[in-house]
This record gives sequence, C-alpha cells and structure tokens, in this order.
Amino acid sequence: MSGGNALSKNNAVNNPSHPAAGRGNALISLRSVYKNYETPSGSFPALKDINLDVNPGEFIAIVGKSGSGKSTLINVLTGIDSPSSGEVHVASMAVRGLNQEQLAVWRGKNIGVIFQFFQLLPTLTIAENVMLPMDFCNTYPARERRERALYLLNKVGIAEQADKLPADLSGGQQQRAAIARSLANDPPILVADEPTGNLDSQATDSVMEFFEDLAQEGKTVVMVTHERDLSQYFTKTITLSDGKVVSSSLLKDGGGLE
Ligand SMILES: Nc1ncnc2c1ncn2[C@@H]1O[C@H](COP(=O)(O)OP(=O)(O)OP(=O)(O)O)[C@@H](O)[C@H]1O
Repeated sequence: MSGGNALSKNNAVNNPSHPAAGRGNALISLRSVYKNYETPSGSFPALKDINLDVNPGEFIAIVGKSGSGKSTLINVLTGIDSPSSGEVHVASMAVRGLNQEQLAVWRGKNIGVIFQFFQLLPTLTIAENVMLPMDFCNTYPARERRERALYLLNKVGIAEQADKLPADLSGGQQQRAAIARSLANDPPILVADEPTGNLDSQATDSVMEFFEDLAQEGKTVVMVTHERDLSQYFTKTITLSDGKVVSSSLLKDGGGLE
C-alpha cells in the first residue's frame, strides 16, 4: 500500500502560508495541559502538566499502560474534550476558543480521525463513507466528491470496493477505507486510536507503511498504540504514565519539515 503520490495543493508542507503551518513550526502545541475528571469520589487528574510540540511530517506514537491517559490526550488535542487548564493550539487555532459547531467543522477540515473498529456507516457504500467528511464540511464541490473519493480509495488500494457496503470488506480493507475517509478533506493531521488493534500482521504492516508514506509527504500522524513491535515506523514515541509524559524519544529523522 505504499507509493503514495503528492497529496495536494492544500498541504501545510507544500504551502508554508497554509493556516496549518502552525505556531512557529509546531502544528500541535500543548502547554501546561491538565485534565481532571469529576467523579463521585472527587476530581481525578487524567493529564498532568502535558507540554508537547508536534511538527509537520512527524509520525508520533503515544504509548503507555491502560489508564495512563492516552485517549484523554487524543481527545484533548482533537477538541473532542477540553482541558481543565492549559493551552492547546492545533493548526494555528486555540482549540479552546471554538464553540461545538465551529469545532466540528474545524476538526473535519484539520484532523482526520481513524479508530480501532473503523466506524464506517454500515448502510452507506465505501465511496459514500469517504464522501461524508466532504459533505459535512462542504470542502469540495458536490460534483467532485465522488471522484475524489475514488481517487482516495485508489490511493489506499481498494478502488474496486467503492460501491460495496462495509460488511462486504475484510478488516484490513475497512481500515483502508477509514484511512481514505480520514484524508477526504486533506487535513494536515491524522489521529489514529489503536488503528491496527483489530488487524492481522499483514494488514497492520500495510496500514503502517501507508501512514509512514503520508508522514513523508508531510502529513502529521499521531497514533495511540499498545503494540511494541511497530517502533520502526515512528519518528518519535511519547510515553505516558499516570497522566504524565515520562519519556519522549526521537526514533529517527522525520518531521520538523520547514
Ligand atoms: N469520563 C471519565 N470520567 C472519569 N474518569 C475517567 C474518564 N475517562 C477516563 N477516565 C480515567 O482517566 C484515566 C485515563 O484514561 P484514558 O482512557 O485516557 O487512558 P488510556 O491510556 O487511553 O487507557 P486505555 O489504554 O485502557 O484505553 C483512567 O484512570 C480512566 O479511568
């Protein structure tokens, strides 16, 4: 599934004046971020003093034990949840400043989200699923959306599945369709929560190679994973423990594209 081509005009790397070019070089920037959950037994600190910068073209793994705060971190940086305190800037935007409706459109344009269980709508065809983010954000003229969906499905290697329903595809094919959907609006950032958790090793490799290609083309990919043997793909690993970043290791050159 490798061998992607130039993603588009609307790319933060190809176009430094693109709004997603970020504050300084960082596309994602978290400063002194805390997240407390209010529970019947009191306030539970799920994130503690998180400081993080992610540059265009980085392929970041977020790792840590169950309960360490990975999903909370992803939710805060995608604006699905707001921090209790601290600043989150993503693609030049202070996420805190947006209302729910603005946030949904902003997220649809700037962040492609990929889930462990694909979350394709079962009654829509694969092409229709890929068109949904374009329909929601009105990013491409209606007459161009199917053509773009087919282009993206071709890019992930499943163009011939375009008019099937999700249930007719294998898990690996469904995840490719979900990746195509995440690219629909050509967002600068992809966030993937355990995207290979439900795939066999062959499908895992092919999804990881595809993410790697996307990062090399300038997309920023942030991925939560439990799988230890994928480190060859990442440019950086961020380890969380009890809501804190306990290590941040640069694995290879990548990202920091200027
Ligand atoms: N809505 C909530 N209310 C109260 N506590 C929560 C809530 N969501 C998460 N937590 C707690 O916050 C901590 C971090 O949870 P989070 O889901 O971010 O961890 P995680 O690292 O993603 O775990 P996993 O790998 O199991 O998905 C956990 O102790 C969890 O129990």
